[in-house]
Amino acid sequence: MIKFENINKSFGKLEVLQNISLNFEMGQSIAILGPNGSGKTTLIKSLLGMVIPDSGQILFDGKNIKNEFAYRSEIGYMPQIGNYPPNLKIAQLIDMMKDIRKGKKEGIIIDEEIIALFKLEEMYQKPLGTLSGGTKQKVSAALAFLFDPKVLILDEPTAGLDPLASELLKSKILEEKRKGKLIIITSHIMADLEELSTHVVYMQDSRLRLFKEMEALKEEFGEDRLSKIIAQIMQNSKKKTELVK
Ligand SMILES: Nc1ncnc2c1ncn2[C@@H]1O[C@H](COP(=O)(O)OP(=O)(O)OP(=O)(O)O)[C@@H](O)[C@H]1O
Repeated sequence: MIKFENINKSFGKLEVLQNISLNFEMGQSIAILGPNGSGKTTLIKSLLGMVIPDSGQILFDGKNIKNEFAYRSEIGYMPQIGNYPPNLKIAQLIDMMKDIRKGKKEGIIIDEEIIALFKLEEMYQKPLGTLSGGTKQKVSAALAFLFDPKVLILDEPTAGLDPLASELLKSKILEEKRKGKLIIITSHIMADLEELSTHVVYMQDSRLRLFKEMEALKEEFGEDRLSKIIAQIMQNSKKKTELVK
């Protein structure tokens, strides 16, 4: 469904993605993890066309995404930090998104479950610039799920949410997973990833270090907790790097 083929990306002299190849299928729920600055967000942004790789290609449903836009309507994206026009009210933003979509396609499905779960209607008349970080996250989540996309890309979805909101969002993600959607999540909260994911991608120093099914990973390490497995992988990579030095 989504294929990264030998993706390379540098910002100036900094190599952020080095020869990344990955293949994701519908029904999978992919946890992308790795230390700060390892290239996770850049990988996601390259899939969304927000970052253009220097070389390699990305296929969505078998089609190269280069210079393509239509595929993006199949993706719901929740960014790490939502940047919205500060004077726009929540209601106006949501109506605007609906209007843009309606103009493009007949019979689209609108999923407002998140809006209801987070009781966003009560805050509909608040300008986006005045919202707390967590409420902005809730708006971002509402937009990501709004058009019932078949692929969901969630960049640190629960960061900044209170425990109740975090649980509500996770149950929604699990509901979408059960429908057979492809879900891609980055997070530093291992317990969340363990709960939500079927596969693990581990990146370090701009490279893909591991792509494995969660269960296979647990079996290989003889360990049930993802946090312990990742700590071991990080330690091993560090030792290897020190040996090279
Ligand atoms: N537009 C840009 N211009 C220059 N450097 C960038 C740009 N975007 C990202 N970088 C750099 O690329 C590296 C990878 O960043 P990225 O945001 O992909 O990491 P990440 O794995 O998502 O990190 P985190 O866990 O902190 O969110 C970082 O060193 C970052 O400073």
